[in-house]
Amino acid sequence: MSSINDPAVLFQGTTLEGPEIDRVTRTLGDLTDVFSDKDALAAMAADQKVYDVACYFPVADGTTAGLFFGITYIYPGKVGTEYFMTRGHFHQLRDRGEFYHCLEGEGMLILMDEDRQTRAEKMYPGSLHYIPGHTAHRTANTGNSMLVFSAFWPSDAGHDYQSISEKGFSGILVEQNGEPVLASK
Ligand SMILES: O=P(O)(O)OC[C@H]1O[C@H](O)[C@H](O)[C@@H](O)[C@@H]1O
Ligand SMILES: [Fe+2]
Repeated sequence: MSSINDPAVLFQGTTLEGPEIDRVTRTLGDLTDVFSDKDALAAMAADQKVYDVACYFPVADGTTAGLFFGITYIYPGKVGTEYFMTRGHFHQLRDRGEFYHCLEGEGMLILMDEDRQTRAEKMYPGSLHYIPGHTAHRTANTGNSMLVFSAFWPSDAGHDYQSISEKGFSGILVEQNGEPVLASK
C-alpha cells in the first residue's frame, strides 16, 4: 500500500507553519545575565522582545541521528552600545555542529572556541555559516530591521547554557562610530 500526504510543515519566505511548530520568545527580562551594561538594561522595559524562535522537532530531544530545524527572528535594538542578540550556547554534546542560513536583515554570528577565542562572521541574506563542534555560538542583529536566519542541527546536540551564563563570551559586539566592533570583555 502506498500513500501521498501533505507535508507536516511549510517553510515559506521567513515563516514556519504547521501544527508541530514550537515557538518561544525571549525578552530582556529573560536575558539579564547576557548583556554587559547593567545600568542601560535596568532603564529598559523587561518585557521588550529580543528574539523569537520557531522550531520543528520531528523527533524527541536527544534522539541519535535525527535532525532539528529552526528559524530565529532577532529584533533590532541595543542595550547601551551592545546589539540585541541571542543567549548563545555550546552544544551539550560538544562535537555536534550546526548550519545557519541568513534569510533577512544584517547581523553577526559570534563564535567562541573552548580556549575562549572569539571571532565573528557577517550575516546577510544568503550567507551560509557552518558552526563546527566545540564552538559556542550566538547571533546579534546589527541592522535596523529584523534579522532572520534558519538553523539545522542534530537532535542529540542539546544546549549548554550554563557555561555561557557563568563566564559569557570573551568578546562582545558593540557599536562604535556606527559600526559593529568585536570588543574584548
Ligand atoms: O538557544 P539560543 O542561544 O537562545 O539561540 C536561539 C536559537 O537559535 C537557533 O535557532 C538555534 O538553532 C536554536 O537551537 C536556538 O535555540
Ligand atoms: Fe546550536
